Amino acid sequence: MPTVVAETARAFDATSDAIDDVNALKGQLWNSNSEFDASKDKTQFRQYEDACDRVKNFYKEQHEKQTVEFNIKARVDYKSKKRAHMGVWQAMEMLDTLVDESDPDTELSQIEHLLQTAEAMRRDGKPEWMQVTGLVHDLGKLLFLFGSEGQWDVVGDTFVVGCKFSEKIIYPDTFAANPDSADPVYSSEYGIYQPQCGLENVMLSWGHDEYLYHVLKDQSTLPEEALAMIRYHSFYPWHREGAYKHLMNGNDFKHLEAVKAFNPYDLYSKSDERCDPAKLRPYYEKLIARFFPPQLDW
Ligand SMILES: O[C@H]1[C@H](O)[C@@H](O)[C@H](O)[C@@H](O)[C@H]1O
Ligand SMILES: [Fe+2]
Ligand SMILES: [Fe+2]
Repeated sequence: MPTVVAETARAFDATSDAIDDVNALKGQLWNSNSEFDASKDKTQFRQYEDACDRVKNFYKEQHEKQTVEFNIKARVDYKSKKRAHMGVWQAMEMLDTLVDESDPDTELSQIEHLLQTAEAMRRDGKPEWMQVTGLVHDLGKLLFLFGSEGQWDVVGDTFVVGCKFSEKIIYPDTFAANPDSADPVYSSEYGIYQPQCGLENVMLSWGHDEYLYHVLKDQSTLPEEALAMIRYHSFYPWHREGAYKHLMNGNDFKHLEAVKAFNPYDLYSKSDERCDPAKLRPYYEKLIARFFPPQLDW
């Protein structure tokens, strides 16, 4: 073997040994960690008035910057770029470095949040397609590693842009600083939309939901309900607060049921016992193989 190749091969072996060591250590940590807050009841989640400055500052910035103009640009950018080519588990590992600034309820890594969501569904006997939807639902946060402007265009609750900002969105006063609030069309009840036009025809603020929906709609065999769960899971003003009825069509009422069924697993599993990715991986790799190709374009 030529020396350069032999050296590279040795370096590669050494690196993968080191990765195995780190994973083994992580496994021990996960096994020994039992400080989860099982006592947290449902009223203690999403307490935005009492949230820390990190969360408040996040939404202040997001609500100022998510304009129609930005949203059109983000969609053009999405279509004109190739970001990565990799499998689902690899994407989960890649996302693991992100700590979500918008989330008042967990500081766990994203891989753990994804596993907690899927595991809670599995415990309740939910179908495989739903478990795998829980497993991938936040992978859109990879946008943050693919050149987003910040976290404000990746995470957090979503809302409609192009018409009046709903009072049902958290921190509604912060929209005063969004230039669209001063636009006569964008600030009107229907804005650029028609009554009952259907949510698929409105622009939801750009972020991980919309991005992942576009990535998966042509690269998975997930059913329509699963794609709705992904696309609308952060749309709390709609699925929790009942806003935007005037833009919904018949299909959206069906989707609303699906998203409502998904939500408790996403939200309340945040206080569940921690998950060990290495232990759970074989089970989920099997599910992944049923619904996704080995590698996807992200
Ligand atoms: O802070 C969270 C987090 O970013 C979630 O991934 C998102 O789905 C929620 O809507 C949001 O409240
Ligand atoms: Fe999310
Ligand atoms: Fe989530």
